[in-house]
Amino acid sequence: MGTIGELGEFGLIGRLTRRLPPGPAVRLGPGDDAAVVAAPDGSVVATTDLLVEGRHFRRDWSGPYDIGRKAAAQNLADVVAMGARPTALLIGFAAPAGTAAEWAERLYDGFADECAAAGASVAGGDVVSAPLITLAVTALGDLGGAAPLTRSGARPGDLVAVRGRLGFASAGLALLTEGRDAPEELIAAHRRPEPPYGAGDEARAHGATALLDVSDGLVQDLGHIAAASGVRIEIDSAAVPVPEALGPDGLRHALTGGEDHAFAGTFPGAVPPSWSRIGVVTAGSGVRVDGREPPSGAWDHFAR
Ligand SMILES: Nc1ncnc2c1ncn2[C@@H]1O[C@H](COP(=O)(O)OP(=O)(O)O)[C@@H](O)[C@H]1O
Ligand SMILES: Cc1ncc(C[n+]2csc(CCOP(=O)(O)OP(=O)(O)O)c2C)c(N)n1
Ligand SMILES: [Mg+2]
Ligand SMILES: [Mg+2]
Ligand SMILES: [Mg+2]
Repeated sequence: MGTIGELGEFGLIGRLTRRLPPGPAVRLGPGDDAAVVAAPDGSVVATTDLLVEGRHFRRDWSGPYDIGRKAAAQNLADVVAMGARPTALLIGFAAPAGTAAEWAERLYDGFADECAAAGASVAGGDVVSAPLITLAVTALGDLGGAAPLTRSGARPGDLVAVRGRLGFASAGLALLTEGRDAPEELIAAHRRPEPPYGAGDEARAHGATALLDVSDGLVQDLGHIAAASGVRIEIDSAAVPVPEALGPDGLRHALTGGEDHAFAGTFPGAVPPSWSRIGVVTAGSGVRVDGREPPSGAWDHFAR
């Protein structure tokens, strides 16, 4: 039957979730940035992203405070990507017994500060010992009675727009990997994303038809909107914001680099102020950049 490595990240998710029966309280199940679960007086948005030492961060590249902020941000961004307001985080924290207590405390300062930036707080968690530091974070959110902004509502004629940085974390990671002297701005972006948490409200106020956070790479993540909505997304590379600071490979980083947790959405009319319009939705399937097959290179946990 082969290995999960042969299936790849999304092949594996497909094989696993196919085995799950629908739940009576699950209004929106696997497939979007977060689930929506019925609650006595409305619903709760819920999402979980796991971070593992050596895969998502290295302790020689990032300090505990930034790792806490990053782990929180990655999860809070998935709540905002549903058009919801983050409310609470639950944190599973696994670490070797030899970890300095102060390291763990600084990690939690990072969690607390990132939650505060998004209007949420930490509601609980769990601790276990493990050979590698592992952070299993669950974020909850509130839709305030509104419908979620899913990945499946994009329609031909909509405009595609992004809010937040693209390519920064990827450029910073490349520099760290190569061991080169790097601009502090890019290294800082790898260590700590800064998702623009107001983007969910902005998108909703402008009638967004689809929304997600860019965690694996713009092209790959827009591919999820294209697939879920049954449309094609056409990107104009000249419209993608690529600041000089990203260096000579800037466009590649912006198109394929993840972990900045920018927000990408589709809009039936004008895009919100401070968003960049980067393309259009058409009939068809997949993502095109300047009319061509886009560059590959987005993140897949099992493809490397
Ligand atoms: N192990 C799993 N079991 C069930 N559902 C999963 C699992 N892993 C991922 N999913 C679901 O697949 C979808 C895509 O996950 P993912 O790519 O991690 O989303 P995101 O990039 O927004 O964090 C999500 O709806 C998520 O809940
Ligand atoms: C040490 C190290 N190596 C590689 C990376 C790059 N990296 C790790 S996970 C990831 C993609 C996003 O993480 P994922 O767990 O897929 O989050 P999700 O898409 O589920 O939100 C990237 C680009 C990193 N951040 N740190
Ligand atoms: Mg997401
Ligand atoms: Mg995830
Ligand atoms: Mg995520």
